[in-house]
Amino acid sequence: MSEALVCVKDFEKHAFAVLPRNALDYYRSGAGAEETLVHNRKAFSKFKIRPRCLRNVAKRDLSTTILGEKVEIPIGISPTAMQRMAHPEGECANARAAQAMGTIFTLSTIATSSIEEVAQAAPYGTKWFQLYIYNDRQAGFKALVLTIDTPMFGLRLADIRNKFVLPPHLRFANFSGDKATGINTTEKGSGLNNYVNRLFDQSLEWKDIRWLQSITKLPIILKGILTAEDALIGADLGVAGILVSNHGARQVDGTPASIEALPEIVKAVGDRVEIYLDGGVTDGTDVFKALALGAKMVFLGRPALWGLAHSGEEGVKKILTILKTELDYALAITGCASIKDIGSTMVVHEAYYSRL
Ligand SMILES: Cc1cc2nc3c(=O)[nH]c(=O)nc-3n(C[C@H](O)[C@H](O)[C@H](O)COP(=O)(O)O)c2cc1C
Ligand SMILES: CCCCCCC(=O)C(=O)O
Repeated sequence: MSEALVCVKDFEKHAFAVLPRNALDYYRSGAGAEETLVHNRKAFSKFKIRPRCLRNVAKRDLSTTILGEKVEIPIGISPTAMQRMAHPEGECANARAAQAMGTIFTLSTIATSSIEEVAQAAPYGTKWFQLYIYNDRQAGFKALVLTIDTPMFGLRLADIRNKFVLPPHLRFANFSGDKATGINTTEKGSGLNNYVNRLFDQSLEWKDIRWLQSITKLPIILKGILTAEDALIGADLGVAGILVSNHGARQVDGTPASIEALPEIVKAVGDRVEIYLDGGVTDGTDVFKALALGAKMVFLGRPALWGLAHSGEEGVKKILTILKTELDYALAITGCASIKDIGSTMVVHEAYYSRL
């Protein structure tokens, strides 16, 4: 592929052309018939931007504050498992890119690089650790992102067809024994479903958030909330943040797009906890819309993997730079000099215009 890659879609196309089938299908796919996967992206276009004019945008600032810490852009990296299938430096390259861009990197529990390797690769960047709780309850990052939408692994048909196994030179770097290599199963179907459904704790309940709070002083972010009801329970428990997410449409097909779920959650708890969003973000205008609807920051799953597959750290930096530039254009042209100028009336559902 020789022509210049200038948007996230270009990097996606490149990744589709170069990644081996087992890895590409794992990264790409959503649950079931993948209706929500398509919808996650399409739903952004149901929201329209109402630009304002003549508001002096000569100097612009894309930085914001997350959990009390400055980040240069409101676009971070969501946890995605097994990044060394995309590039030999996997999570380390991704974390270095986030550090270089002044933003947050979230390391998955199911990483193919260890916590120590990532800490060493990006010592100055803000790093969060995503937590899956195993059924035997095991565990220098700044926050814990507890994923609460995965009592079981979603039915991802391509992985089942492929009988997914982790390439034999890779392992889950934060584990030993069967938990590190138990994915290389010869059982029928997807090794992913077999692994998760055997080892993840399906008995987790809200009371377990109290348990987690009792064993860590780190702020806790709940990842995978799609309803006001769950957001309220989380806020009442005193969590620091809520990541509105349908897990990249990978858990159960038929959920709303993350951007559709965002407004009810902001309405329910927006002044009590920080709210973030991931799912389908591929353009700076998506970031703008999510921020106007009440998210403090957005996170990227697949787009960072497409960057990694292209050229490791450089590729992820390119992805983040593209989105940063697109957001900067959106800010300038809508009359916003900074993130806090993105007002809640600047984005409306398209129904607003059919009512006129
Ligand atoms: C390949 C892949 C692996 C993922 N692994 C994890 C994981 O280990 N932990 C987790 O909480 N979420 C995981 N997710 C979900 C992402 O954190 C995120 O919610 C989702 O990818 C956002 O959607 P996007 O890919 O459209 O940006 C994964 C997603 C993908 C695509
Ligand atoms: C073999 C373990 C897979 C863990 C789950 C990773 C994940 O969340 C995903 O969406 O895939």
